[in-house]
Amino acid sequence: KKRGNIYLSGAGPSAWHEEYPVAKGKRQSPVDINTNKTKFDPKLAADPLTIRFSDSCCQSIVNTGISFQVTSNGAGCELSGGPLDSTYQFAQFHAHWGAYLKTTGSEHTVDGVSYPAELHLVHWNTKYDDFKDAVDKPDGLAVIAVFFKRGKEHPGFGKIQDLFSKIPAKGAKVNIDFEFNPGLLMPPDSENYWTYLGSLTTPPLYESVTWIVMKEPLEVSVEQIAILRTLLWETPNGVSQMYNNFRPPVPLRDRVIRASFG
Ligand SMILES: O=C(O)Cc1ccc(OCc2ccccc2)cc1
Ligand SMILES: [Zn+2]
Repeated sequence: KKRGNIYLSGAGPSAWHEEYPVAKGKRQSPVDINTNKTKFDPKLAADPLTIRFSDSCCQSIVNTGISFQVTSNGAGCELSGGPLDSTYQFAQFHAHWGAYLKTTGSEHTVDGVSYPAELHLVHWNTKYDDFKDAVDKPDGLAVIAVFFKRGKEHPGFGKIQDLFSKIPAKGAKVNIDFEFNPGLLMPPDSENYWTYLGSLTTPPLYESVTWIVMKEPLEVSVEQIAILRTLLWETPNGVSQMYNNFRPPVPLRDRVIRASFG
């Protein structure tokens, strides 16, 4: 059993290209969002992004060994419009975060600035049979990224965090037997976003993601950011607290990040 995890084994993200050459590809993620170089696209406002979530779509939460993951059957949870030419169905959400007393943690950055954590709501293109079929296609996935910032407590996210103690190790999974609408995790204003073509930010790093990065962060309490680190993962020195499970930004290459706002 390979000790450690993809962020801590070897040189971490900077070594992923050895096993996954696409790590140095033309549409990798995350990236820095340089707001001086984004381009307002009125078409994004003309055909607004439609985000639909339901109360009954979140079924279970699992410790994936690199994050928590709330898995959904996607019932009533669909994404369309904006940059998307198809209907995408919600599959799961997870997050990435940093270390105690550090300012890093998010994957995308804005003008070089990190947030303490970043939530990813993963959707797959229903033109394909299922998630597994979609996951490696150029238009296969759409991921909504929501930055977390320290502020007032977010009771909704707290309900999910209350389950962390039940999934102490990689592979541990429990059912979610209460209603949880992932729409609770959208920032107050979800009209303003950036979008660009990118990839999974974890191996196998498939270049299959249309990223939709919300401009407005979601407020959670400083304690809630700390609770993320109470999840556990394997390290070369044994089981310890999970943190710094983020890939730093990679070169934008020949891409323009579009904005839905002027
Ligand atoms: O990069 C992100 O955080 C979005 C993301 C999207 C999908 C994803 O799936 C992992 C996966 C890859 C291949 C097969 C099964 C599952 C992993 C991450
Ligand atoms: Zn992610």
